[in-house]
Amino acid sequence: MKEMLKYYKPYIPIILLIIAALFGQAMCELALPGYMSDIINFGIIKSDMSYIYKTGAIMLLVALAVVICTGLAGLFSARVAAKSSRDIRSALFRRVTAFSAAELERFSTASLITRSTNDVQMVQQSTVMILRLACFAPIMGIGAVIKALRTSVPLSWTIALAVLAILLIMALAFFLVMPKFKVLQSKLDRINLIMGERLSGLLVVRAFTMEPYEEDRFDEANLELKKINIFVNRAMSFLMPALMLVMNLSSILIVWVGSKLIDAQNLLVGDMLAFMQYAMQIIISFLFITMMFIMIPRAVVSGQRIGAVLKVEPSINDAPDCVEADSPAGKIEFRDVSFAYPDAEEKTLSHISFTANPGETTAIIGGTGSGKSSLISLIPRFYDVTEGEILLDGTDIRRISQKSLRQAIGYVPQKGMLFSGTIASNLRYAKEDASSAEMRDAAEIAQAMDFIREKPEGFEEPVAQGGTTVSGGQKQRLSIARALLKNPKIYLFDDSFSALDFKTDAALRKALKEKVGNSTFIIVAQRINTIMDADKIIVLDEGQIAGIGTHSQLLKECSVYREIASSQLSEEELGKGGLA
Ligand SMILES: Nc1ncnc2c1ncn2[C@@H]1O[C@H](COP(=O)(O)OP(=O)(O)OP(=O)(O)O)[C@@H](O)[C@H]1O
Repeated sequence: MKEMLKYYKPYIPIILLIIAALFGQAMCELALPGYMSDIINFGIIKSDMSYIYKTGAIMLLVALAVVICTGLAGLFSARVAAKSSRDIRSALFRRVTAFSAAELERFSTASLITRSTNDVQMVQQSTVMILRLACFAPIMGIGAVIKALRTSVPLSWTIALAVLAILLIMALAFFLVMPKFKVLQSKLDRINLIMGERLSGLLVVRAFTMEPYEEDRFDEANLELKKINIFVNRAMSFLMPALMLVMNLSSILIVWVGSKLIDAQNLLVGDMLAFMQYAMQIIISFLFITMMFIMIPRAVVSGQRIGAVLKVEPSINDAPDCVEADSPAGKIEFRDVSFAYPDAEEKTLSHISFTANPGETTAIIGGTGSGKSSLISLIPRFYDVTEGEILLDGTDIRRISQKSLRQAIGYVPQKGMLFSGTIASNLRYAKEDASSAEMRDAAEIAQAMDFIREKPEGFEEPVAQGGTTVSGGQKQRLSIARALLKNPKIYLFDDSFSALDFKTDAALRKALKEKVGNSTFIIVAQRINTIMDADKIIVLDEGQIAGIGTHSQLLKECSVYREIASSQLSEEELGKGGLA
């Protein structure tokens, strides 16, 4: 909760204003029954019209003050709640964006979305309530008790009785409903999870005609949420009538006891009516206080869920003495690198050592799951090495600022990722102020210009969320063009040519060599054709290096490579490589 409280600090002056307004509201409300009692006792009973007018006018002014104070308190508390929620949402977004892959895996995406939306909204609603009631209810409650006791001591037991009844009812509601609030939020997580997963995998669901199964799964989660919601709402809808009953019964009790006191000339009629209003004010204050006891734990549940995210420090940070990698040459060196995913028992990569030089292409090949993508993801520090070190121009990348390290890298992920917008907006993701000529050049090298030209709107062609309106190969080419626009020193291609036909693959590699040939290229590939011209090929097998060399060297010396090659190349091609 401490994480959350700091978001309210900037608003302390406004909170103080709210407290002042609420104090004014409570004082004015407490004064009203006294004036009413005076009007009855000294105006109506004594038929003194000028007293009635005078006191009535004062009452009107006091009532006006109540309206002003209530309005101000409402306005300010809504402002504080909305602004603090905005700050919390921004902090959540910033924190989640700074998370490394390891932290992201700890929270599900669905849960992060619920926490940033529903939980923040919950906290916002509770903030308004708490800001308004936490001050107002105690001031009004204590003030009304003092005033009621001053008006009539013999009647005071009726209030005690009513308060006791209210506390009992609220305690019952508290114990019945509270545990459900926690479950409610986690059920919402589940709904978001199923919804998100199904929507992104809709085509697979359809292809396997699993709609009924998915509907059942969703219905199950939905039904659970409905059950809890109904339970909570039932309990809450029972609460209001029960409380109204207590209030009405206590009014009757006051009239009954009060009339006997009036009869015995121990109480004035006006005082009895004023007492009744004080009793209502006391009961309402207790009602507010107990309502807060219900609201606060609910807000605490949401606050804790938000705090749990804010509390997590990203595991990959800039070292305090980090240096900037300004205009690096681009030499990447792995020195005895081993890597295990967080919480994984076994290492994914063991004792990897190699150097990737500028102006050279270093290719990584190996069977599925051999650790190729893991290896490449260590270079931009998506994960940190577990043992050993990776050097950029001789400096450990953990000592280079993440920004300048990533600035030096053009990363093209295995799954081309585009954002909603246009082709141009996606390319400019790499360089905000890229000119049309620069974009054309990059698209030309990435072999994307042909299909962009065919689009009715060219670079301004809309791209749907996730790039669903372009083909897999086009997505890969646009991802490559995006990386090219950045003009980095190091290119990391994680199986980025897999969706390209052989001709485009070859043309792209040729253009890359011609235009940006002095950069460092690290290419992960499944296809031998893509990498057989590479200056250095690293063969990975179960996270270990099975061989390093050129195509022809590896054909002779590395059995794993030979196996991959012979499954993909013809005898003639193998012969050319020097095997036959
Ligand atoms: N985020 C992760 N957490 C835990 N283990 C992972 C994670 N990502 C990958 N792995 C495991 O690490 C191993 C290597 O995976 P990696 O994706 O690097 O292989 P790859 O050689 O790129 O495979 P492919 O060619 O199929 O893409 C696999 O056994 C995989 O299950």
